[in-house]
Amino acid sequence: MPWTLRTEFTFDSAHVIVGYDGPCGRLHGHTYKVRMELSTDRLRPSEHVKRSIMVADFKTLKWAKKDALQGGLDHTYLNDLAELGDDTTAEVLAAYLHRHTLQRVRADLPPGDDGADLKLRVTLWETADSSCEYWE
Ligand SMILES: Nc1nc2c(c(=O)[nH]1)N=C([C@H](O)[C@H](O)COP(=O)(O)OP(=O)(O)OP(=O)(O)O)CN2
Ligand SMILES: [Zn+2]
Repeated sequence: MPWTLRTEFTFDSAHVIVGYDGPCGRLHGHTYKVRMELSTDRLRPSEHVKRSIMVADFKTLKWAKKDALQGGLDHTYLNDLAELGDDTTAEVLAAYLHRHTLQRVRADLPPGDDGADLKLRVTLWETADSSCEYWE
């Protein structure tokens, strides 16, 4: 794939891994760091520019850093997210970020473009030395 768009951001959230027999089974928080890498073999228009000059808008890839009241994950309690429930591991959250980011990228595509060539890789750091990657 000739282009890979890459962006990184952080968000702060609290969580509990329910049933975890240790400190992570108690309420605590992380400054999560996320790296989004979106690859494609052709450029496209976006919501803000109608010429085919982008893989996707960086803003679209960074939706999760927004405040919870604006649809993001910043200052949320992750266990409140119905799709995660009590399974708020880095693995489950990375897959959630992948699914929701691709949905947003696809929502920006022009009519008739199924985005089949778009490949997304999400890397999520829970702490400085512990991370999880998710891609399909
Ligand atoms: N496979 C996973 N293991 C653990 C996860 C996870 O999401 N997936 N999460 C946790 C806890 O949420 C914990 O907050 C983070 O774990 P850890 O990297 O162990 O964090 P610490 O900095 O507290 O680790 P040290 O022991 O101080 O190095 C646990 N496991
Ligand atoms: Zn944790």
